[in-house]
Amino acid sequence: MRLKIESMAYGPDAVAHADDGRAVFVTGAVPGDVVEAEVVREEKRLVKARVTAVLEPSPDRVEPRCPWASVCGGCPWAAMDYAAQLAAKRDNVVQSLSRIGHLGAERAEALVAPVLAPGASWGYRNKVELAVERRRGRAVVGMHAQGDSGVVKVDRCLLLDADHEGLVKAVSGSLSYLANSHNLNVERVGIRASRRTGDVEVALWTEPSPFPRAQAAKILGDATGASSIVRVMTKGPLKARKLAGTERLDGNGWWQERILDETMRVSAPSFFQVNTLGAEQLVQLVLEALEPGADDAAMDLYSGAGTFTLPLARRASWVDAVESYGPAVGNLRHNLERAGIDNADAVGGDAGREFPDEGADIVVVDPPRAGLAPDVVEKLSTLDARAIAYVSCDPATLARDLDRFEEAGRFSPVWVKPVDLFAQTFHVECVTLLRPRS
Ligand SMILES: C[S@@+](CC[C@H](N)C(=O)[O-])C[C@H]1O[C@@H](n2cnc3c(N)ncnc32)[C@H](O)[C@@H]1O
Repeated sequence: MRLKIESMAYGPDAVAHADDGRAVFVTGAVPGDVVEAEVVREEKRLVKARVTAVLEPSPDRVEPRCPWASVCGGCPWAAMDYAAQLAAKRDNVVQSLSRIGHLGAERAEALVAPVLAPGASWGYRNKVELAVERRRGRAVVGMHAQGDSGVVKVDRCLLLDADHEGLVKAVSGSLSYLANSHNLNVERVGIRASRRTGDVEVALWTEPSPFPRAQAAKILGDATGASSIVRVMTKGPLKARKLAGTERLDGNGWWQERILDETMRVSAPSFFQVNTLGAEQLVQLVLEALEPGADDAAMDLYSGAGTFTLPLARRASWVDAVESYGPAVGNLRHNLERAGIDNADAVGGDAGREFPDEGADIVVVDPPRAGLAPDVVEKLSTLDARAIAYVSCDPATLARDLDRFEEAGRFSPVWVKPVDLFAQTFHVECVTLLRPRS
């Protein structure tokens, strides 16, 4: 079918409309393109299609910098000019707030700022994850292919900091070699690399089965010069994998990054923003939103290893931080102690169940993609706080939660500032300032 592409979905695909009015989600297209596309799947209300020929290229179509962009699933928006990516991300945030958040188009337009782009649109990541697949008895280590169709072998990932691009080849070569003589059972590999601290960590995610520890440490160590090589063991069904333990194979057993003036230690299974400059921008926006003062009590829910806890503790009188993931709580406690900060309490547990009783003047929340649990919105809505900074990585759940805040009747959004931490992809981070209704 011939299609004129209209916009980008909140996902890898572009959107057009078929002659019968159905939305068509098109892989490989850019808004403004006229394309010939073949149908991949048809449903009652939508069609999935794939570009077979670009008949008239959009002015926003570019040649992706990465030679694997058309097959690798890591950069689904790489054929789109970067300014157009930023505009499309803002549109997606506005649409979510308007439709899911029930704020209406006019209010959503007024709330959402242009997308901030801290740093370069390639080479911005401090972390990549490699997938592992067994093919005809051999281990293939690479990136997830487009449409989750297996693994693509790549020599480097251009999203990774340029000084560390070569790590991808070094790790995949080492693991393929090791897999010839050992049953590794490696499911995926995390590589974290910091230009600022020089730390490089290779984390092998495996089942808790017999493992050639010494050989893996030696071969990976020689090939990568990593400062830390660890094995993260998980068990249970694929979708609900549980951490069974982490073991140090060589080096430190942890990785460090510097954010603004703080050095953050992070263990392999703990969350840490993959874009260091982007994380700094988030901290600055949270501080701008909350304006912490020396007499303020602060709350940091979903605190991770302390990206917001440390800067808040430097400025406020007290911070209650809550984080449910054990390894991240350990990192947070270490980071606070190393920084000499004693005016923060790191509580391990669910943000709703461990919701601090004392209340707070200022609050930051940074939940995972699922957003805030309803009980957390309820509890926040009883607070006598002057500002809440909501850091979100999913515009849809952000919009849902803003709707819940509106319903609770105490806090309303004042501004929403999207930040691009994930160039070449559809993902977008947002910092939202909520204040009590006047
Ligand atoms: C998006 S990360 C943010 C971490 C941190 N603020 C940062 O910037 O690095 C979300 C964090 O919430 C934690 N988390 C997930 N569910 C939680 C819950 N129910 N209660 C508390 N923390 C939770 C995760 O382990 C993760 O560390």
